[in-house]
Amino acid sequence: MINKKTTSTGKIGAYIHIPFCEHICFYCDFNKVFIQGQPVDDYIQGLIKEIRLTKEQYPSDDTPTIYIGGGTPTSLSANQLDVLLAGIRQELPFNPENEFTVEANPGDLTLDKIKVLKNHGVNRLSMGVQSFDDRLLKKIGRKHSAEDVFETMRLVEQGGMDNVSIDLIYALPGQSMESFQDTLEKALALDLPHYSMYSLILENKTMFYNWARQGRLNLPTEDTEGDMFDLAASFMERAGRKKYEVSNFAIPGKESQHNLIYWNNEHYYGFGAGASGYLGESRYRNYGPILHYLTPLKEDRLPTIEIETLSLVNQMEEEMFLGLRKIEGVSYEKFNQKFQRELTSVYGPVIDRLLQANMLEQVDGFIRLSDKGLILGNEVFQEFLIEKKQPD
Ligand SMILES: C[S@@+](CC[C@H](N)C(=O)[O-])C[C@H]1O[C@@H](n2cnc3c(N)ncnc32)[C@H](O)[C@@H]1O
Ligand SMILES: C[S@@+](CC[C@H](N)C(=O)[O-])C[C@H]1O[C@@H](n2cnc3c(N)ncnc32)[C@H](O)[C@@H]1O
Ligand code: SF4
Repeated sequence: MINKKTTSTGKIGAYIHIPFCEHICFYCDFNKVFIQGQPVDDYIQGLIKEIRLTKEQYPSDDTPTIYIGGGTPTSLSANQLDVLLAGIRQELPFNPENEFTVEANPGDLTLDKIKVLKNHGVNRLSMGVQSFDDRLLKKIGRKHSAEDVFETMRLVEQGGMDNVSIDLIYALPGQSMESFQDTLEKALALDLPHYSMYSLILENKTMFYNWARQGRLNLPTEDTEGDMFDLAASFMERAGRKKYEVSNFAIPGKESQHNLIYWNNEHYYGFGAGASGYLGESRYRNYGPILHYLTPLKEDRLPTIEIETLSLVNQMEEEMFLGLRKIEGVSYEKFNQKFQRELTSVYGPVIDRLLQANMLEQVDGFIRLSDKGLILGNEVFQEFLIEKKQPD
C-alpha cells in the first residue's frame, strides 16, 4: 500500500507505459517486447483498470501532464489508440490546455492515428529520430530512414500538430563529427520547439553492450563525445533553443512540462508495466513483465512490486539531485516552502564549499551548477547526500 500522507497540491502528473515495439534497437534497455503475439488489447484494458484502482486510493483534482511513453505507443493500431485514449480521458481529470504527450516512432504514424490522438486532446509529440544518417540508423538497429522522418513530419503538420520534440543520440559507434553536424542541421531545419540530446549509454544486456565487450564497437572517444555535445549546444543556442536541462533544449515556454515534474521533484502516477511513480512520500514501481503486470489486475489488485518510503532527508536530497539537472537550478524559496527549512540551514557548508570550488553559482534566488559543475554532474550531486552510505 502506498503511503498516503502527502504534500501534493492535488495535482498529479501521469506517465503511462506501452511496452511494445515493432523491432528491438541494439542499444535499448527500456521495458519493452516485440509486439507480435502479445496480448495488446488485454494490456490496454489492464492499464485502464490500473488507473481506476489507483485513483480510488489516490485521487487528484487535475492531471497537469499526461505522457504516454514506451516502448512504442504508436505501434498500437488507430483503433487500439482510440480505446486507450478514451479510457485515459474518462479516468483522469484533464484540462485541454494541459500538456498531453505521446511518443512516436518515425514511420509508424498515419493520418488516422494522428487524428485519433488529436481527438482525445494529445497536443505534443516526442519523436525518436536518433540520427538523420541512414547508414548509422541501420547500424543502431532502427527500421526508419531520414526520409521517413520528413514524411512523418509532413503528416504531423497536415494533422495540425505543432508542438513536436525530437530525440537525438550522439556518440554512436562510427559516428563522425561531420555526420553529427549534418544531423543537427537537418534537425534544426525542421524548426521544432524542443530537442532532446542524449549521449549513447551502453546498457547492460543490450546487443551493443555485448559487442562493446567483444571489441566490436568503434565508439568515439570521451573527447569527441564532449565536442559533440558542445557542437549541439552551440547550434541549439544559435537557433534560439535554450538549454533548460542537462540534455534538453527548447524555445522558452516550450519546455517539457512533464519532465519538469520529475526535475521539480513533484508527484506523478506511473501506470503500466515497469512504470515508476511518486505519490505522497512513496516512490514505487510496477512489475515489468506483461503477464506479471496483468495477473494482479485481473483480481482487482495493483501491480506494484517495489515501494520506497522517503524520509524528509531523502526528499531534500532528491530535491537537490533532480533540481540541479535544470539549468536554472534549485530555488531557495521553493525549498523553504516545501520543507519548512531554509536551504542554507540544511546545506550551507556544502554549498559554500562547492561555490568556492566553482562547481555551483548563485543567481537570483537560485543555486545552480556552473559550467564546470555541469561537466562533473554526478560528483556534485553526491555532495548533497546527507545520509552517506557507511563503508561496510
Ligand atoms: C525509450 S525510447 C522510447 C521512444 C521510441 N520507442 C523511440 O525509439 O524513439 C526514448 C528515448 O530514449 C533514448 N534512448 C534509449 N536508449 C538509449 C541509450 N542506450 N542511450 C541513450 N539514449 C537512449 C532515445 O533517444 C529514445 O528516443
Ligand atoms: C528518455 S525520455 C524522452 C523524453 C523526451 N525527450 C521528451 O522531451 O518528451 C522518455 C522515456 O523514459 C522512460 N520513462 C519516462 N518516465 C517514466 C516513468 N515514470 N516510469 C518508467 N519509465 C519512464 C520511458 O521509457 C520513456 O520512453
Ligand atoms: S528505442 Fe524505442 S523502438 Fe527501439 S527498442 Fe527502445 S523503445 Fe523500442
